[in-house]
Amino acid sequence: MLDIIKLSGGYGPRPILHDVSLHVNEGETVAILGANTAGKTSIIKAICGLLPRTQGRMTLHGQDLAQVPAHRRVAMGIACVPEGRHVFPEMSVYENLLLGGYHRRKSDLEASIQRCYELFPRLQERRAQAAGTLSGGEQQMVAIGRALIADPRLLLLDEPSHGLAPMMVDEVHSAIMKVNQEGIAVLLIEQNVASALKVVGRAYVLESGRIAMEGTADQLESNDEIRRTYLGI
Ligand SMILES: Nc1ncnc2c1ncn2[C@@H]1O[C@H](COP(=O)(O)OP(=O)(O)OP(=O)(O)O)[C@@H](O)[C@H]1O
Repeated sequence: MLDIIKLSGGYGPRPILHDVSLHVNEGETVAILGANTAGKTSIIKAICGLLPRTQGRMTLHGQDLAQVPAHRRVAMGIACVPEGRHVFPEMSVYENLLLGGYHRRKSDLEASIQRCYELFPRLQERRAQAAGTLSGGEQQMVAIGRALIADPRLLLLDEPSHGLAPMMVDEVHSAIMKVNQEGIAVLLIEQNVASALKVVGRAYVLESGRIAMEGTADQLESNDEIRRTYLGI
């Protein structure tokens, strides 16, 4: 579904990403793993059309994304849950969710919001509450819910477990698996390698803006270098 071939780019003349090639198949769950500043968020930004400089080829369902602006990529089926959640604190949970569907027909939105409440019943209980007053984990649910209201085929998640208590991490990861069971492909960025490998089928390891390794979750979990460097085993 998503094909990235030899993507290089960054924010100025000095590239951050170097010849990154990766793909996500329809309905797959894939992770990009790597240390701080490896360039994981920059890949997500490139996919969303928000990385200022890019070279290489990127296609979604075979369609070249080079000339497609960020807002049209959402309509094509790419939705992003950004690092740090970025909910609108003074707006209610319901209003935050609605924002995710700005490009959709009003008549389709209520059904999507109901689906989101089924996934996160706590959001239904708190639908009228200002999003800024929710716990970190609940705000993460709003951010994921808002992306789902866009009705994506590919969901990009940038460190959804960052700063959450372990129980919340499990809840967010099980929600990601449920989303995937509905047929939505997931590209997940995580620093928590051990828990990410429990959620995804495949992963890429990014080092200094280059893909250093790739494989199935099982292959990576049993790789000595991964165990030493990322799993501390
Ligand atoms: N807006 C920006 N302008 C200039 N440089 C940037 C910008 N955003 C990120 N960078 C640089 O790009 C490099 C990669 O950052 P990126 O956020 O993609 O890494 P990351 O792997 O997601 O890191 P982290 O896990 O810390 O979020 C870093 O050296 C960072 O300083």
